[in-house]
Amino acid sequence: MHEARTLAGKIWDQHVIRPLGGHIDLLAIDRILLHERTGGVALKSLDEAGRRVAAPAQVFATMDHIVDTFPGRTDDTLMPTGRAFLEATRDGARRHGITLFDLNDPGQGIVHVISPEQAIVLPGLSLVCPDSHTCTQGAFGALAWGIGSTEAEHALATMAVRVARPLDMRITIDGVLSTGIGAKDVALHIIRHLGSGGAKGHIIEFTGSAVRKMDMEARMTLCNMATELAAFSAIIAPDDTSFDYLAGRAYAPRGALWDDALALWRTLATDESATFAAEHRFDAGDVVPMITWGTSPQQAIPIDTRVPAITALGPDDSRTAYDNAIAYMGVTPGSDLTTLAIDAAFIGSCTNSRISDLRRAAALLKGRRVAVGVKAICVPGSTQVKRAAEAEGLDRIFIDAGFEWREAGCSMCFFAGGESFGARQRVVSSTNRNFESRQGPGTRTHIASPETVAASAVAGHIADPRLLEILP
Ligand SMILES: CC(C)[C@H](C(=O)O)[C@@H](O)C(=O)O
Ligand code: SF4
Repeated sequence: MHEARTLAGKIWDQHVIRPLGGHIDLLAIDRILLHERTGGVALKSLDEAGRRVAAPAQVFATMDHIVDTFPGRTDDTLMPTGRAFLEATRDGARRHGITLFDLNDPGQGIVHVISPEQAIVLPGLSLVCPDSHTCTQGAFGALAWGIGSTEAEHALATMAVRVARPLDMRITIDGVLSTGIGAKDVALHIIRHLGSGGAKGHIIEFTGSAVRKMDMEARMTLCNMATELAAFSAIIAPDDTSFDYLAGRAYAPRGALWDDALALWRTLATDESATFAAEHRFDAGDVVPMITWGTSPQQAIPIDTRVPAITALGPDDSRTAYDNAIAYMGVTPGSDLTTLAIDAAFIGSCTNSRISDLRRAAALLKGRRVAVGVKAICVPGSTQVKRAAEAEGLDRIFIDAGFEWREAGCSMCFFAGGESFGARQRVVSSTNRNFESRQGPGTRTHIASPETVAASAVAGHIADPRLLEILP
């Protein structure tokens, strides 16, 4: 009789080439994803070391981080040295025979958005990318995690990485989400409770009836935010929702191969008696629209409550971190965030830029206008998402409401040395990080769901999307 194991543990064991002592294993890698910010660097140093990419058919690259998102974009970037990253990635991809989704390729987009939409990630695979939100792809039951550029160079040359085995954590979310509450709110609710270091060294398996009910896009949003808990990664056992999503996509197996894959994928689950190093439970019914008031994702509150006083510090908050966050964000302890006027609204990023995110925001924006003085931007996560949105008229809804409608990419999720919202500008953003200057020097970021971003854009102040009907 085998010892009961977790899903992550099983996939891990299947990929061990050799234990290296301690908790370190040499793991076989099935897919490597690259983007021009870190991938270009890895390819360049690989060349300088005279090494070759071992399995180019299993490596995919895209342009997302530095490429600009203005309509009619070219290789020119707002970041002064940006073009060199694009060129290094393009040259490296060509030299090594790697599939590249370049600027005008219909497959281009944010790396964690395009991989699932083309079924590059599949259940049971190991996948790495030199990017911290690679855990997004664990939503498909893959072992997917972020690595550094140097490790990526090694992975490209060997299809293997040395990695310390993470501990297992299970987060069970049962119950039913209220209308208008989504995976982003759930993620912020969890981070608020566990703290931004709450899953350090762990791979989180998300499970429970609320997770099973989520579509793949919501599951990706949930897994994406595991980085903000400092997790090694996140994973969700694949089920019919996952298989239906993957079927027929560009790199999904076909015919008899699909049937074989499916039979294997159906075995990918945690054994009933497996144990986890840590366990947490949440009730979906407790989740309301969440928004961050500070400079860490754990500094999140239900939108209908007040900025906490110093006496209500979160798990990883020090007095200094609290004071700095209050000062940087220009908020007052005990105040109601929904009284704060905003300067900008941003919908995009690997957290919330998929078609369902855009649909939910558009449903609130339809027939409404962004408040005067608010700069509102929507950046689809991929060219495919953008085209799908245009085919169903979502672009018109965004544009008619006063949003800019951009090309796909990371855009203002982070400040790539070019476009910025400006110092002390208050932004409600569907992204995942809110540390100081994340969206540009001095910019104040409030993270929330796409619905909350849309409602706030219309109201001109931070707004609870449940109350949109009664706003002036
Ligand atoms: C630039 C890249 C390495 C970085 C990451 O790893 O996460 C970026 O995607 C981010 O979100 O900060
Ligand atoms: S969208 Fe933002 S968080 Fe996601 S990969 Fe790009 S920069 Fe990182």
